[in-house]
Amino acid sequence: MVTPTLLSTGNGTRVLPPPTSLPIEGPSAFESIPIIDLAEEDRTLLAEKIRDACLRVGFFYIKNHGIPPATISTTLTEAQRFFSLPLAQKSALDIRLSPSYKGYTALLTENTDPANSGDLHEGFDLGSETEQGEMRGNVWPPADVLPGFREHVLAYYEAVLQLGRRLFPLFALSLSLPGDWFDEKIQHPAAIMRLLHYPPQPPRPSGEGEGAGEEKQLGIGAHTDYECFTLLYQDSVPALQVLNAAGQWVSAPPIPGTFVCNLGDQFARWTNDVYVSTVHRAVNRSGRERYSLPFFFGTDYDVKLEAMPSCVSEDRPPRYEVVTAGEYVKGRLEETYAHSKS
Ligand SMILES: O=C(O)CCC(=O)C(=O)O
Ligand SMILES: [Fe+2]
Repeated sequence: MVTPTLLSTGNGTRVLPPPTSLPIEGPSAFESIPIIDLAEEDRTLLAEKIRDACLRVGFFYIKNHGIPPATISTTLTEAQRFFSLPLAQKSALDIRLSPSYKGYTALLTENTDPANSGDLHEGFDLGSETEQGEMRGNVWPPADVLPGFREHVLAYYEAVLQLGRRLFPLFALSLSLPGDWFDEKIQHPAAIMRLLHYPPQPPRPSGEGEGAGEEKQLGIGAHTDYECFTLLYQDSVPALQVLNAAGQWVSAPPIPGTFVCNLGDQFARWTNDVYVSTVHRAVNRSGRERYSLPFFFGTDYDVKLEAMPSCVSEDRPPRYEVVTAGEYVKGRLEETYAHSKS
């Protein structure tokens, strides 16, 4: 656990010392995922806890996030309704028909880990109705087929977008930057959300416990996320696993009322690898259908991914070539869908 000494600015505000002034040990052999309580009133303490989670784990649960339970449960119900539609109706919205990567992904179409043969989940992707420039272009099932779907899903999208906007200042403070450091970079945030459905996978053959050998079939293959951070809501079915530095898969089971927040590769770039974008996967061996709602929050697409000043030092020169957020995300999306387009 990193416990930096707080610096005083003289006017009563406390700021954290820059991360580069601390020994940066990188990802750790964590055995559980920390919980961050957004009701914590001391913002410096909150930022310090977030910093610790981001340095060691790259994942944390968020409680007291303020999103009404009904907004979440309605969206999970809409996900169930959508995925219960006949395949032909879902396929009419096939993501491969969309230049902006919006719409339906059938089972085994996506391949998150190139070492795999396809993921055992189906998904529905959407973005903002008003932002995102060239990546705009949602597709929807006809309103008479799923009345209320679009409205409910967009209400959830807006609620999680607001939560993401609340987190950026905390991330900035956790990196010894002014709380408004990201403000100009998230004017038109290119946030993408997904509805995901993981059918139950067959149980392991008897004699093979969890952790025995490698999983052959995955709900979603081992990967890191592309954006700054992901806010994931999972229903009550466990499946998410996070890879620690010792090479062990640590489970991140659902904790009622919480979101899981994990850092993506854009954040690793912003922070010059000071914060970790941790590999994770999902394996649904519960015997039940699982639904989850990941929301990927990035900066505006025209923003350059440049290492933050507090994360660069003589000993830690910039590690990445500078690209824009849009170039980066589009490159990663193309890779993910390449196998099913050929
Ligand atoms: O469904 C989950 O638990 C994880 C989803 C995920 O990792 C993703 O969509 O990037
Ligand atoms: Fe992910």
